[in-house]
Amino acid sequence: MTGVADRAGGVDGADIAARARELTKAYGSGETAVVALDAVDVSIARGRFTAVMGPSGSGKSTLMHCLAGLDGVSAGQVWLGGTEITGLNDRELTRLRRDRVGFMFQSFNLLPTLNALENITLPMDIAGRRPEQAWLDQVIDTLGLRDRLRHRPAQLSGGQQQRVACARALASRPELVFADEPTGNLDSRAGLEVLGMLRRAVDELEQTVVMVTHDPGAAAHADLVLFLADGRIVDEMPQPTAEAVLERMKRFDTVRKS
Ligand SMILES: Nc1ncnc2c1ncn2[C@@H]1O[C@H](COP(=O)(O)OP(=O)(O)OP(=O)(O)O)[C@@H](O)[C@H]1O
Repeated sequence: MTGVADRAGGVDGADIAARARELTKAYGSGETAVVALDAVDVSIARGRFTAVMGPSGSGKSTLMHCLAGLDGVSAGQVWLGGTEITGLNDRELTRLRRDRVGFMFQSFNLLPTLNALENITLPMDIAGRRPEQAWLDQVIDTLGLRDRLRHRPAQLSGGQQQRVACARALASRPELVFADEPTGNLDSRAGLEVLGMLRRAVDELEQTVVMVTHDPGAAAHADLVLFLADGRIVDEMPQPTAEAVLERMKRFDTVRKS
């Protein structure tokens, strides 16, 4: 059988946007220790849209945070592109993230004192980079934010804040975008817009997207779904459909109830 780990080992390094080897992450110690990730081997293909699914507490967010270098690991190695990030100091890591990675989190992390446009361009401002205006306009218009650019987060709905966070993640055209439940707070139309935007980032701009989601419909927009359970990758599904993903997720429920 060709497992996830074998596939990971067999993929050409140049085609890998992020990789983990024997990645273990434990929280706490002693009797209360929780192993959130248990020796995970995974490769995220460059220029692809990968969704990560699994029951609550299975380690999805932890995997994303470790792959993005936002969280330290307990054991194992992580690479972003060809760079091993588990060996970097904080300064090197911050710079690498800033240059290569865009983030969308459930809690949008928007700065309350900045308006929408300033929030969108903040990562680039910090990096001393100018936004590419045509792309920025495209992102703003696709996400329907044109008439909200001067509003502060408190003056925006939850869905609009989510779209600002999406625009911020895509604005600098990072190689790699990590999205944690990017459609969680959106109505279905806004959710579809965000997913469409992520899809275009992959298809038209050769970006790489990794998205954690609970929604089989959202996962169906991806090229590949990785399934996590108890801190391990237990399955994967190329070219997913919402129905097939839902069926796979139901099997987790069955195992748990039995
Ligand atoms: N900072 C932390 N301290 C202690 N335990 C943590 C911490 N963060 C996560 N955990 C634990 O690690 C495990 C994996 O958590 P994680 O958030 O990665 O799961 P998840 O699959 O993203 O869950 P959900 O779908 O509910 O968001 C859980 O058991 C969780 O309680």
